[in-house]
Amino acid sequence: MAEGLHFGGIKTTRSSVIKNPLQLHPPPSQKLCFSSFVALSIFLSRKLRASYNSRVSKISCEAKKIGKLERDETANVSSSSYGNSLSCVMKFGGSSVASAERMREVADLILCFPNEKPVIVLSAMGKTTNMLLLAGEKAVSCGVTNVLWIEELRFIKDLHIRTVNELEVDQSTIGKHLEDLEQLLKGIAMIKELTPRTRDYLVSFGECMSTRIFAAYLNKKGIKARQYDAFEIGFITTDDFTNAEILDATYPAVAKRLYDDWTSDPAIAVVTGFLGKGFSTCAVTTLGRGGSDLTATAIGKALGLQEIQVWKDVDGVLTCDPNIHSHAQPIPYLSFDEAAELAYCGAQVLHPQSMKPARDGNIPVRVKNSYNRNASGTLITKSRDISKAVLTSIVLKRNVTTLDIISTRMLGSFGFLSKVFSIFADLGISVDVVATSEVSISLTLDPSRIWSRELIQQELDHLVEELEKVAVVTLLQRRSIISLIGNVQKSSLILEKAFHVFQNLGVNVQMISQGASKVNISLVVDDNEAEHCLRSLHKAFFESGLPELHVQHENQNGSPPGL
Ligand SMILES: Nc1ncnc2c1ncn2[C@@H]1O[C@H](COP(=O)(O)OP(=O)(O)O)[C@@H](O)[C@H]1O
Ligand SMILES: N[C@@H](CC(=O)OP(=O)(O)O)C(=O)O
Repeated sequence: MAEGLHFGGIKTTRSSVIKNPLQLHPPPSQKLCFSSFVALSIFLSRKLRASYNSRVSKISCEAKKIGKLERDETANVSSSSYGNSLSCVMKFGGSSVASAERMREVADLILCFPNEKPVIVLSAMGKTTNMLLLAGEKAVSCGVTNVLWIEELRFIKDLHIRTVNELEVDQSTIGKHLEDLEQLLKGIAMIKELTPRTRDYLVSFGECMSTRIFAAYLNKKGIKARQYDAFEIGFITTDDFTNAEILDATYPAVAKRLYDDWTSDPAIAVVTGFLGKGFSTCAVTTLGRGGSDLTATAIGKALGLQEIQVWKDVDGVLTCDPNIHSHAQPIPYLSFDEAAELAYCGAQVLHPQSMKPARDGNIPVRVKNSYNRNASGTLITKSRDISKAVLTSIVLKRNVTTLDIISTRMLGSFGFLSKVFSIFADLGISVDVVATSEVSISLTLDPSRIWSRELIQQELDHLVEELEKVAVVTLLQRRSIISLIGNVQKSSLILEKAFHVFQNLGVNVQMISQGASKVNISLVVDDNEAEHCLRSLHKAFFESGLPELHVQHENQNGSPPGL
């Protein structure tokens, strides 16, 4: 069974649960609205304590009303003074701001657009987030007295102090943060524990420092800039530490704060990417690895800006991961659906949820290379003409676990499927690719909603134990999902070509699934064959002179957009 070929649809479980809607902590700029909201909520909770569900629906209704009022206000805002001058958001990832030299170049790049006053979103410098996580893990077991010797802490301090010195900005810009970081690591060493909540607070130092340094540098150059911590300006999220979701109240709050500040004292906003504030805990949360892309699109939507620019270290979204195959080529145009699918399938280049605000606000996203400004990049819009396109991109997700679950026929087919998925829901485990028949299911487990957390063995054992109550279960590890993103209307052509490649390589495809999104076909192969497969597939689809990638995107007037 495990080696068989399964056909099916893709199912993903990505949901957020609002745990305590009565404890919404307002951003400062919304005190009036939210205090009435909270008062109303408390009143409701007393009156309706017996009925939790009805309480939740009334509160969300009230929140929508508040949101609407604020939205109307911001609608005027973005079409008037604010919108005229602030037309885009520019996000620079860690690779773009990895050093003082890079920060100088980014500042110059911003100055290349003298008519724009962009909102800037920054990630932490270079690999700072990874370093902070490693430092935290080491602190758990190294003992308080050894914290100062943690290599990663020393690296982070050196990098930031060197950057401040080279840019000739005041050391006090980040002095307090470096002290607090040291104290935090000592605290972790003392309690010998690193909870997800502390982890989020720990990594927040990266973005808090990069934005402070950059804003100080812009000011030093005579460009008036103002630094913002996203968690202080209304980025309200669920309390799912390490992978929080942005709540709707964020959009009016952020728009109001940035707008109010801009009108009273215009300055370029430099906002921390990746961070938010949990709505019931009020603690710092993070949006999942790579979450600064999402911060940027959320700001774009909040302010109704004309364009969202995401500046990376590659010439746009590419036909495959350039680290696996050096012949990866930039994709000139993508739809939001294609880009979202690509990200969900594991392409590191974009945060999986970052397309949603852009799609909701219908704001084009441009992916550009801060190391090669003249490259056209990738323009992501609502729709593009894919009638002549076949394949857009190939994405690889490694180290995946697959499960074959065959009913013991204790339950009918309907009962079987619902029982299996309720087990996953109860254990909070996300499912990625699914192929089903009446009495069997093959699926891959998404090892993480965030990319860093592996499903630990204990969790897997427990899952299998529960499933074995209704089924025979075979667990297979070290598998890879190869996702073919493209025009699924041409699935026969894609599959014919792909299977020709697999046959030539002598590779056995273990599962195949076509997503409901109509832009993705996923194939499961052994981990150790996956990279070779990807390279061969890329050669077959993209390196044999096929013209499909260069199909022009058409805007609503039918004319291609200017780049
Ligand atoms: N399909 C792809 N297209 C472009 N880049 C990709 C793709 N798949 C993986 N990558 C990797 O993603 C990196 C860019 O994403 P990321 O590291 O998040 O950038 P940044 O930190 O600048 O925001 C590239 O350097 C590249 O190695
Ligand atoms: N610094 C965070 C957030 C982020 O978006 O980073 P980057 O833009 O460098 O991928 C991370 O490393 O996950």
